[in-house]
Amino acid sequence: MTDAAPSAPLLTAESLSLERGGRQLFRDLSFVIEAGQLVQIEGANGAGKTSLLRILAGLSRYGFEGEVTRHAPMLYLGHQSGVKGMLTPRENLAWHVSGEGTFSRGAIDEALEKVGLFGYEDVPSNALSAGQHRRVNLARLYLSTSPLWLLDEPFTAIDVGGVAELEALKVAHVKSGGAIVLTSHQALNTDHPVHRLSLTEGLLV
Ligand SMILES: Nc1ncnc2c1ncn2[C@@H]1O[C@H](COP(=O)(O)OP(=O)(O)OP(=O)(O)O)[C@@H](O)[C@H]1O
Repeated sequence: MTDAAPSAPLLTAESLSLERGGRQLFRDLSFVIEAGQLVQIEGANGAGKTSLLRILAGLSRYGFEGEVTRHAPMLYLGHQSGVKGMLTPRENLAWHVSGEGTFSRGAIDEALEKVGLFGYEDVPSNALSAGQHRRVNLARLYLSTSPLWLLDEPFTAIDVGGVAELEALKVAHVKSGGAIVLTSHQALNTDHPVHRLSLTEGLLV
């Protein structure tokens, strides 16, 4: 997937500050995300986790102070679905991963199967449940060639079996030289060390 050596920096954040609606969400936040790290942004509802993740992904270009440098290709999955209802899961997935490379129909179907969508490949996505929409999005992770994953609440609407698979996939990704920064209100169920990213204290190792 990636040749990044453990401890190679994949993202550098320098002096990030953000104010929203007259409230300072974070101030002067600096950290480096390295290959091999699994990082969970922590904070209560409305604390600014999604806002920070979008800044790290380069999706918020204005309105904040500081600088983000990504040293490697990135995959960002927001918590809003992004799945087009008129397209089938196969079509949605093919469209979403087209920026990462050329994937055969077999590879697309295998990824859909891995997220439990076998038999749903050709169903219009507007006939799928919220959790199945989420799974179409998560199938992108199985095809990703990007070392840096930024995931906003990846477990939302996913059942217990799906969460366990996703945990295993994430650990495999970081062990093979990737890095993940995610938001989640759940504690991660993994033996792999999880670094906490506090909006007030920065990266806690
Ligand atoms: N586009 C926007 N314009 C103004 N304020 C916003 C905007 N987006 C978010 N906010 C505010 O910024 C604050 C942080 O929102 P954010 O979504 O980053 O929080 P969060 O920590 O991810 O919350 P949650 O855990 O509930 O998802 C909230 O108070 C929210 O109301």
